Amino acid sequence: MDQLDLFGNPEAQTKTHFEIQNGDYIYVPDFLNKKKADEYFQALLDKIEWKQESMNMYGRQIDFPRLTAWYGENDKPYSFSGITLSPHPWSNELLEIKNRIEPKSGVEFNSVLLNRYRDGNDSISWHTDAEKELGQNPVIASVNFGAERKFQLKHMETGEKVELILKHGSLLVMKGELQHFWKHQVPKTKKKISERINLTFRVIK
Ligand SMILES: O=C(O)CCC(=O)C(=O)O
Ligand SMILES: [Fe+2]
Repeated sequence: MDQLDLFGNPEAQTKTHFEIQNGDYIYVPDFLNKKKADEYFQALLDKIEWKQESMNMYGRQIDFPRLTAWYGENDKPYSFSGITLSPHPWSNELLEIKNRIEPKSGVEFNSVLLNRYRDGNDSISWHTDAEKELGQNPVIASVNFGAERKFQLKHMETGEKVELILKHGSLLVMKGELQHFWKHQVPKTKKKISERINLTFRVIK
């Protein structure tokens, strides 16, 4: 449905709020102007303490296909995919971005997970962001820098798919029941592409 709107409806350019079955999301392609987005991208590449995390699978350590970092004010450790992260304190850039996205998201975030996809071989596979610490109907705000990547949603009962291309400087807010009914992923691509950084702001209870 949203795909049809994008091509058939002249208002599509200004439409930012999308209601799908069992969830809704906001997508603002030009949330940050190019100059600001470039500045943040460079600062995040240079200053974030990126880590190669790995996970134990059948007795072997397997590297995640991306670099990660965890920042925020909450010192409760956060667990996902079998690893536990303790947050670094907010950096100036992260606080600035957080302040810019909160009015549009309608919540105050206390942490952010950062993912760095070095090339098309890096990815994140089907999952939900529905960990216990995030509570019922979590609001997750995702900010994107660098290379454009496909972001896919799949309804867990009907199999329906929605696909977005997340642009440099864009904001995606996932909300409502979405995390309880839809999985999402950023698939690998064979295209020769440069780096991408994604920030997902969250509220840890
Ligand atoms: O890179 C993205 O756009 C998504 C990242 C994500 O789903 C996550 O960190 O949970
Ligand atoms: Fe996610």
